[in-house]
Amino acid sequence: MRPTLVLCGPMGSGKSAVGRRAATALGVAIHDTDAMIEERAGRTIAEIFAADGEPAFREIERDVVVEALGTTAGVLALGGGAVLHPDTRRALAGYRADGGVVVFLDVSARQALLRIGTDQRRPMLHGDGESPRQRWNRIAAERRAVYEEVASHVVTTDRGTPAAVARRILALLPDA
Ligand SMILES: Nc1ncnc2c1ncn2[C@@H]1O[C@H](COP(=O)(O)OP(=O)(O)OP(=O)(O)O)[C@@H](O)[C@H]1O
Ligand SMILES: O=C(O)C1=C[C@@H](O)[C@@H](O)[C@H](O)C1
Ligand SMILES: [Mg+2]
Repeated sequence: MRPTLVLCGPMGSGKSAVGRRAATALGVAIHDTDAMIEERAGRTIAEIFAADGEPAFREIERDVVVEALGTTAGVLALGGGAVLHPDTRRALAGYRADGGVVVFLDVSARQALLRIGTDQRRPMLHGDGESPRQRWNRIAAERRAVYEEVASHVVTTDRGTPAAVARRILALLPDA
């Protein structure tokens, strides 16, 4: 079993929101790896970061994402930093080699920050010495090449509702 579609991209690009609309339109399930991690850990992502730190979170995330790529159908929305783990990148390359579709949802800093603001549920946005805007910009710049490497398609989400962005993505799928 494998997902019909995998979404990656930075915080606020719309992976969860667009993923839900795409899944509804296709009549399939949506799986969001952030929600799967919280369910497995019995804690929120913010709680995991606060208690155990980012490296511990990335290990749980690697386990959940690699497993989900082999065991779920439907749409799989990844956490923003899931592509950082080399095991996850290898699993995504295997999924694509097998015909899977990975879409990088690109977004401008301006739109992303308008959407997510200073949301406390996103621990990567908060840290010493940098504003959420500075952190978002730095992280997005650091990750851009990795998103491009893992993706088969890039879709910009600045314009259009989540449903409209979902329709653009569905047009990329084989047999759509
Ligand atoms: N195309 C869009 N137009 C307007 N609002 C949007 C769009 N896409 C997403 N949003 C809104 O922006 C917010 C963030 O979107 P979402 O949670 O889907 O981002 P994400 O990529 O999953 O972020 P994270 O990596 O933090 O999980 C949500 O409130 C969502 O409804
Ligand atoms: O971009 C990131 O590193 C993150 C994005 C979210 O989806 C969550 O996975 C978590 O808040 C970390
Ligand atoms: Mg999300």
